[in-house]
Amino acid sequence: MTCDTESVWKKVRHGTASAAEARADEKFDSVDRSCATVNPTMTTIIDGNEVADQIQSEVSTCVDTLRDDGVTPGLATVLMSDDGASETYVSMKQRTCEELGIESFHHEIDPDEPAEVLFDRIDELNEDPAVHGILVQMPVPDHVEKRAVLERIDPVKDVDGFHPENVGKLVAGNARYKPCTPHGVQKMLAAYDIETEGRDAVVVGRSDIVGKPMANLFIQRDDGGNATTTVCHSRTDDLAAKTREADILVAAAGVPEMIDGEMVGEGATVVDVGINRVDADNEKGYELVGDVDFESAKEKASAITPVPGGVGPLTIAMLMYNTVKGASLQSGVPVDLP
Ligand SMILES: NC(=O)C1=CN([C@@H]2O[C@H](COP(=O)(O)OP(=O)(O)OC[C@H]3O[C@@H](n4cnc5c(N)ncnc54)[C@H](OP(=O)(O)O)[C@@H]3O)[C@@H](O)[C@H]2O)C=CC1
Ligand SMILES: Nc1nc(=O)c2c([nH]1)NC[C@@H]1CN(c3ccc(C(=O)N[C@@H](CCC(=O)O)C(=O)O)cc3)C=[N+]21
Repeated sequence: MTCDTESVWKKVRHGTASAAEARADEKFDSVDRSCATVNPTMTTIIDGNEVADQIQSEVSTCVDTLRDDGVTPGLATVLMSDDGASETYVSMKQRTCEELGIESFHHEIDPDEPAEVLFDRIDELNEDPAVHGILVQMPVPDHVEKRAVLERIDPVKDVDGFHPENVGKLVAGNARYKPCTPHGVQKMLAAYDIETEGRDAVVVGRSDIVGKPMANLFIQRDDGGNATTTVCHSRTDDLAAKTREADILVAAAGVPEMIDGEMVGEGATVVDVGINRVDADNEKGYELVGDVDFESAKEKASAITPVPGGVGPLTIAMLMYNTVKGASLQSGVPVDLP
């Protein structure tokens, strides 16, 4: 079956028409709404692993450039937690480092130790010339002040981009390290030719690591920015009314499957940042679900990211990207990052 909607929604995906324009399109109203339900394949399922692989292969070329000049990029990860999910993420980061030829230095600190032990370790890593990037896995224990941890890291080695100096540079439009998850979302949209300029972006969540930097990137006068951006949170009144208006909807609330099809406008791009472990009757005893109810949202969306295999792999790819950028900045050896 051929479907005229394809061309309309392709325009939406590529940003040459907004979802509202497509909805108003006469052809869509008369022919294609039925088409949309009959032909669910028109929704693009964004493949985060594929985009991450592409970025990592480009980052790997930059690693070779640095190594040719005698510089081996190094990333230090610090884990002060017994949480299983955190352990998984940190080991994924180490594995990707290995694949790309980035040296990884892993440090574990007992979560019962006083904050000073972590601060001392950060001080050592700040001084270590083999370490170009430092990542302290969040969350840290309650007795350790998160803000103090972020401020302790040398901003030039802060590959998460969470230090206030780096936040300031990002907001000012002069980013040093773009935070990995929102930067990954930008790269993912670009890879699928999904335009942000002039479109309505709605971000659900205002955390320092995802929601706020995502909104900041969307409003920059830059590629991947120039979107009109709304930031929602737990005090937002009538959330569904806001999310339905989105051309690009980013869910980062940490609430399993809270965004369902009813909250998604026809033709929107839905980016699910959420990674939630929920109990399941399988070997692991849990499964991963996003903040989006994938099945119902997919019926409305023109493009959607899955969990797993969506934003997560991009977060790791952009951490590698920032580590290589750090190695280049600290060594003075130029690299051609994508
Ligand atoms: N894919 C990836 O690479 C990554 C995934 N994540 C995942 O993304 C999710 C969000 O993480 P993070 O930003 O650190 O989470 P936080 O818990 O720090 O922030 C959650 C945000 O969502 C808002 N929120 C919570 N409940 C609701 C609700 N019912 N309606 C509207 N807004 C709500 C909160 O509002 P308020 O401020 O008012 O409390 C807060 O701003 C988690 O599932 C996390 O695991 C995180 C990092 C990377
Ligand atoms: N300082 C700091 N920086 C972070 O970037 C940071 C952090 N702390 N704390 C926790 C969150 C979470 N996070 C993820 C990264 C990759 C996946 C990822 O690759 N997920 C895979 C699946 C993983 C699995 O199987 O469990 C996927 O979505 O396909 C998920 C989550 C980084 N975070």
